[in-house]
Order: sequence, then C-alpha cells, then structure tokens
Amino acid sequence: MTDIERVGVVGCGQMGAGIAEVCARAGLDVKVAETTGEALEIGRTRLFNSLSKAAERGKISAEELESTQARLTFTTDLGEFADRDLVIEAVVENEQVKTEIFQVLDQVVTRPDAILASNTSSIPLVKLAVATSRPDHVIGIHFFNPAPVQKLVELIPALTTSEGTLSRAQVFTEKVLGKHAIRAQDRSGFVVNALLIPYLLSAIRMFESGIASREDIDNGMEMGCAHPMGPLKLSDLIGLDTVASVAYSMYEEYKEPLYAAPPLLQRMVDAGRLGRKTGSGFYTYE
Ligand SMILES: C[C@H](O)CC(=O)SCCNC(=O)CCNC(=O)[C@H](O)C(C)(C)COP(=O)(O)OP(=O)(O)OC[C@H]1O[C@@H](n2cnc3c(N)ncnc32)[C@H](O)[C@@H]1OP(=O)(O)O
Repeated sequence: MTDIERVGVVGCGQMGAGIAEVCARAGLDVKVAETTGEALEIGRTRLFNSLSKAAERGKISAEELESTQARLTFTTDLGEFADRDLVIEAVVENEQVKTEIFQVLDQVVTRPDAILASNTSSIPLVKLAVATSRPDHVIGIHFFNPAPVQKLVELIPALTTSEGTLSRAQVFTEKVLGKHAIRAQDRSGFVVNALLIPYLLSAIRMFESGIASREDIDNGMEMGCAHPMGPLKLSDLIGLDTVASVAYSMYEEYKEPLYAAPPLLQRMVDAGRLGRKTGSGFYTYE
C-alpha cells in the first residue's frame, strides 16, 4: 500500500507528540527528536500520558498500548534519522528554525526518495523546499490539534513538489493514518487557517473592545453555532503564540487588515500567557 514504514518526527510539543502518536498507533516505527534531553523527557511524558489515556478510555487495548510504546524511540540527535522514509517537522512556527532543520535533514536522511514534510501552518513550503537539494521531495502535511482526534490533514505541495511525492503523501495520510486529506496551494494559511484565523482574531478584538465577556463570546459560538469550543477557548488550545505567528505570516503575505493581530494578543504572548500549554491564556488551567 505504501513504502513508508519508518517515520521521524522533529519536535515533541503538542503537535509533534500528537503526530508521533497517530503514526505509532498506525503501526509505524516512529523516532521522535527534540533539541535537549529535558524537552525530550517532557515530550515523551506528554505522548505516553496521551497513550495511557487512550488505553483507559478503551480506545486501545493493553497489548496495543505496549506495542505502540515499543514502536516509539526518542533522540536528541537528528543524525539518527538517516534511515527514515518520511520525516515530519513539527517545531515552532519560525521560518529560520524550520529552514535550518530542513538543511540538516537534507544532509542526514540517506534514502533518496524519502519525503521531508513540514507541519507548518503558514510558512511558504517552497522556502523550506529550496533549502534542500531535493525540493521535489518536500511537502506540507498539516495536522490539526488534537492530532489523534481531528480527522483532517491538509496536503500542501510547493511549486517544486513532484506529483509522485504528493500522491505518496496522500496515500500515506489516508490509507495508513486514516485521515481525510484536502489539498491546498502553497499560500499562507492554506484552507483552514485562512478561514479560522480571521475568526479567532475577530473574537479577540471583540473581547478586547469589551463588547462581551469571554464566556459569552465562547457560549455564543458553542450554543449558537454548535462549535465544539468557542473561539477564545480554541485560541488557548492552539496556543496564543501559534495564533499570533500564523496571523503575522498571513498578514505578511496578503497585507489584509483582517489578518492583523490585535494588540491584546501580542501583549498576552509577551506576558507568556500562551493558553493551555502555560496554564493561562484567556482562561486559567490546572
Ligand atoms: C492552528 C493550527 O495550524 C491548526 C489547528 O490545529 S486549528 C485547531 C483545530 N482544532 C479544533 O478546532 C478543536 C475543536 N475542539 C474539539 O474538537 C473538541 O472540543 C476536543 C476534541 C478538543 C475536546 O472534545 P470534548 O468533547 O470537549 O472533550 P472530551 O470529551 O474530553 O474529548 C472528546 C474526545 O476527544 C478525545 N480527546 C480530547 N483531547 C484529546 C487529546 N489531546 N488527545 C487525544 N484525544 C483527545 C477524548 O479522549 C474523547 O474521546 P472519546 O469521545 O472517544 O472518549
């Protein structure tokens, strides 16, 4: 069905850990990389806790929990990605950091037809592609938070991506991971964030201007439009730093006021109130 059996995931934050979990649960050999031993330990704990929760809720059996954990290995050395068939980069939404990772992956991954993918939400894929000597094998595979729950992935070919890479990525995400794939052009925000981010920014502006309380804004969309979570709760889930970075990339690309981040968002990011991951954002968390 697919020639992809060994997957590497760069970054074990909420997205990286979720992507690694999805791949390991699909039966793949998954190696996860982080920059430091401490970050790796935090990431491993996040991932294993999520797997244990899946077992507690009866989504996987005790045997599956054990075999899934055994398929996961962890490293701080990207050199160990030499034998990977597919690498998915899921680090912070920063073009320079991502570009450097793609340069390193290009050096270390030996299989000539390996796919180098990014989970970026908004950075042009072509910039990551041309940082490598194999721009035809670079593609965006964008997952949604929480990755083990959300059915969708966006596939984003750069101008340089080959049809073969795109169709292998599609078969992999749909047939192996069981996701639904949609395709988008390499334009900041792709499909989902191009629609979602202006909505989240509008909600933050509404809250900032005092039109309604955070609870009333969120209840408005949860009870009025049947959204699973309101926009302020969702911003906290995504991470306010990520919402801000995606908004900046989109504003940079289109120069449209609807993508401009409201001052409150930036102040909260500056204050380190990044949402669930730091324990406080629009709401506070244990
Ligand atoms: C910005 C980026 O580029 C792109 C993005 O990621 S945009 C963000 C997209 N994500 C969304 O819009 C999320 C919207 N919210 C939701 O879908 C839901 O509120 C939610 C799944 C987060 C939580 O659902 P909710 O019903 O409130 O809570 P809960 O009952 O705890 O969870 C529902 C199911 O999801 C599972 N789940 C929740 N969080 C999970 C996680 N982090 N990992 C794995 N499973 C999880 C639960 O186990 C439960 O499964 P079950 O029904 O089979 O037992």
